[in-house]
Amino acid sequence: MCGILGVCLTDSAECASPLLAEGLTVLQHRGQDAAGIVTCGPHGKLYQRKGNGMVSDVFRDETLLMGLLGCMGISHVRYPTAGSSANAEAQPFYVNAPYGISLAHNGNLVNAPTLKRFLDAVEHRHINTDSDSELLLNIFAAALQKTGKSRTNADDLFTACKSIYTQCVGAYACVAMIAGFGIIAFRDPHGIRPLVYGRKKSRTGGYDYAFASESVALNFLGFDEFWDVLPGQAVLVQRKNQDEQKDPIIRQVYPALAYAPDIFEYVYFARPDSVMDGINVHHSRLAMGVSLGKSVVQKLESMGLSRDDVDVVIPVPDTSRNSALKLANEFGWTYSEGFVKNRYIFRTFIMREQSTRIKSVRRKLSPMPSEFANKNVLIVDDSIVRGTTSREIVRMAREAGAAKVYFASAAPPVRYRHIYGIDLADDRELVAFGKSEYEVADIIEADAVIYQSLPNLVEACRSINPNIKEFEDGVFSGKYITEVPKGYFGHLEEVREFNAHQKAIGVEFHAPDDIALYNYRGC
Ligand SMILES: O=P(O)(O)OC[C@H]1O[C@H](OP(=O)(O)OP(=O)(O)O)[C@H](O)[C@@H]1O
Ligand SMILES: NC(=O)CC[C@H](N)C(=O)O
Ligand SMILES: [Mg+2]
Repeated sequence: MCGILGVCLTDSAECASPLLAEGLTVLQHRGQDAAGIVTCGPHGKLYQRKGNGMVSDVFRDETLLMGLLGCMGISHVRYPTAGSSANAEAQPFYVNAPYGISLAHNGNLVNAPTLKRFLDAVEHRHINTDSDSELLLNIFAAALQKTGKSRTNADDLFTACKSIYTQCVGAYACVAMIAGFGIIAFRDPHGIRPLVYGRKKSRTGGYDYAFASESVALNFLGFDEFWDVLPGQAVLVQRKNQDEQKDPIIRQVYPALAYAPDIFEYVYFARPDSVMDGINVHHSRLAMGVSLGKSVVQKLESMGLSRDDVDVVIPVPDTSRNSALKLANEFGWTYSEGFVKNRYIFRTFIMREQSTRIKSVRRKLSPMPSEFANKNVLIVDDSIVRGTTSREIVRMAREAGAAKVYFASAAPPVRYRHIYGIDLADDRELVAFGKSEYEVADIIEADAVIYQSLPNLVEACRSINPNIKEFEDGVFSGKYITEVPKGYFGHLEEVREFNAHQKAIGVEFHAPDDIALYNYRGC
């Protein structure tokens, strides 16, 4: 899951890069592999810096931002889905023709092989990486190129945008910057991936605009009014002349299909202080805690036990905290932050290597024996995916002296691949793949596992905004909201094997640490 941002300031004397970098740090939880910023300065000149690493690695000091000139720009944090994690796939991507376009994408296209063939055979476009985002950008650029005009305009941009909707299948929330002209942001026809835009009064009058994957980034940057970009909608913010900005143009470029945001955003990905599609993420997690609590009580009863057989509820920090606290309060259980989190270890689920993930769980979380010794503990996590965290957690709880360890998940069993932006390409990696809850309990060595049901999860989110009738929930149901071309899963496997081979022979990750247009490396 990546994070994207776009900023267009009215005052051409102002610099967008500090906002783009600050905003990325707020979206860091969405991608820890790569970060990048492209800005547009005087005379439409672009400045770029991107590469593998956290935001604080790629933009180590302020001097690296000072070279990114201009009052307009876009930025990205990457959690790779397609392709590899090579530096060359760090975003934003850039094409010089037509008009100089940079693009940042959150999501994943499931018809990437078809698009690649089309761009090669029909449009004669050179694709330099295995990234689906580069394909999406080139589909847009090829459509714009067809206008044959030396300068673009709003209508042409919306028309070119439509060709993305007609050709690309999958999930996409994007910001694209056209040098010297403006930023266009758009979201796939189901609204699978999130995207908001906001405005704030500029110092010189008029409004500054920004786009972001999550509202928390806009709040942080002072963009206090914000709206969702709706499914199939594109929003264009144009710079006209210096110090003059037009109102944004909002256009339904493609008919909205079933509005179905990815439910995994509410379960795990998004920050709790974000609001997505009218759903306050924190509130949705509280509601998940209440319904999970009911399932726990039922499970205890089915085991011939009662509520009193649980001594303490312990969350797995960070994401499950909101649900766990609510669950404990609602059902009268003692709540304890029995695991202390090392704040210098980042999200483990989105790390690339399984061996790193396992090591990181132990480094990240340490149990306080006083909270576990001789107690029956109910550990609450937001989800059990590969089981990496849960198995280690259960072992740590027992090492700390727990008598019984029950494990509750605020999400249903993850049994299917995630194909819209989360790196879950192989269902054999999923601990619940083809397994019952009893088998999962055995594998993670818990005395019992209690899952949230899918209807209850959906209801928890809908209780916050009933207008969202459907969610993309393929990881739980195996039913995906878009068509999935035949052979796509085979393609994913080939890409994975190829990347593993490249890595084994030491080809991957050896690109220089920076691949800038102007090769800006700071001092
Ligand atoms: O079953 P697994 O494959 O281990 O994946 C599930 C775990 O991974 C995530 O935690 P993560 O450490 O990534 O992030 P968090 O600190 O936001 O909870 C998630 O919150 C679960 O704890
Ligand atoms: N997680 C994402 O949104 C990734 C975007 C894009 N598919 C990439 O691999 O870079
Ligand atoms: Mg976690």
